[in-house]
Amino acid sequence: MIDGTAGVSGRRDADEALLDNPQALAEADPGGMLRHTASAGAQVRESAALAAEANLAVLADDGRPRAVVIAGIGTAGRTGDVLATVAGPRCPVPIIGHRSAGVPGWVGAADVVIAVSASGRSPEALGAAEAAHRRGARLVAVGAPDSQLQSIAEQARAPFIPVPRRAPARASLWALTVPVLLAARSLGLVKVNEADLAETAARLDADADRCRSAGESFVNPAKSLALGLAGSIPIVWGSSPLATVAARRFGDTLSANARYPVVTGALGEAGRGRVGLLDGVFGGLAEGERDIFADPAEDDGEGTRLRLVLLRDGGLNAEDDTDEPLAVEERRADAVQTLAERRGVRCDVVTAEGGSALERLASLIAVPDFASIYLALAHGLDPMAVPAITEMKELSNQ
Ligand SMILES: O=P(O)(O)OC[C@H]1O[C@@H](O)[C@@H](O)[C@@H](O)[C@@H]1O
Repeated sequence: MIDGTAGVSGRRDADEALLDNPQALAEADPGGMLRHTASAGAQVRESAALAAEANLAVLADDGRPRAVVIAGIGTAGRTGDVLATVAGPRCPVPIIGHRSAGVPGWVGAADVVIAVSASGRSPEALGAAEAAHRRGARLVAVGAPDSQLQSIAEQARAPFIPVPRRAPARASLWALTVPVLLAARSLGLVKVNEADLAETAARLDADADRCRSAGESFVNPAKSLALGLAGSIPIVWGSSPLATVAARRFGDTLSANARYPVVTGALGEAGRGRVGLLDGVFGGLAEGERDIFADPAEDDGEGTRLRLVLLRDGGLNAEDDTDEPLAVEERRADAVQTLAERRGVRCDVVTAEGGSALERLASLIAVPDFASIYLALAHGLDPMAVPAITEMKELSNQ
């Protein structure tokens, strides 16, 4: 173990054996990030029940809004990306994520603002909720019960969906996302139905089971993904807009849990620029020089190389749910795999499964979520405690 600065200790090289020792894994995860992450399916069911108790139907009273703004930061902000992709390119109303305090200047009485904050106290969500109320926009708030966000929603007589707190916020993605989707459903903007929610929850349960700490690395997809990424610079590209939301989420969890630098994005966009990474010193150039007989224990870090994770949508979505023909997305995904292979850059592929957009998204998020935690644990890092985030809050007085 290295005792680093600022009270963080960890291991330079990932301890593979630790991942096959459930006892050691439990000790390395005192806050229970694995357990919190395994509650994703339960979060979907619980949030759907809590949303059913809130009076979301009032949202529809004033008809279809001009625009929907999802205000929040970090994981809360990601819920806006999920809504936008589940609503799809045919959504008649713009869905806009807003990640700073307040709301965009054009927001007014014709619009809906959904303010989201797991703690119920991020300045971004609170500022947006207050601004929405002041400007006469319809407001919905999602977050911790008995929080400042709840009081603002009450003052504004706006629906509030309480999301029980699970520290940290990134372990609450599903609890925060479902109320946002159901608020949008009340507005007639998404088609998510009860069966979609039930199937998504079941998918998350099944993936949590496949990724459980007792499952050995060779049968546990999250452990093998984590071990493949160990020591690399991950690049995570999504083959479709939906898969790109999952890619960005993996960027969040790899950074915050495992503290890995990571490049994420849409493959379509990457294909016109960032794909050049595969040719560089961390990509094809490094692989060309690699001595395949060298002892990996003597690797002094100079051999750091890229590892590509390709999240593929699998071409399962209905043709009218996409903004690009499925065949184009599929060809591009095949192409980048060929490119990686030609350069010796290793590539993991996760392919979406399931019928609805929400379930497919869940199938691309679940295994990577666990992988980020196993990667943290293999490096001796507590995936829950991130001193840098706490220090940022203290130093910037937030
Ligand atoms: O969801 P709330 O509580 O507003 O937090 C928003 C974000 O705040 C940051 O400081 C981190 O803690 C993130 O993990 C979190 O997603």
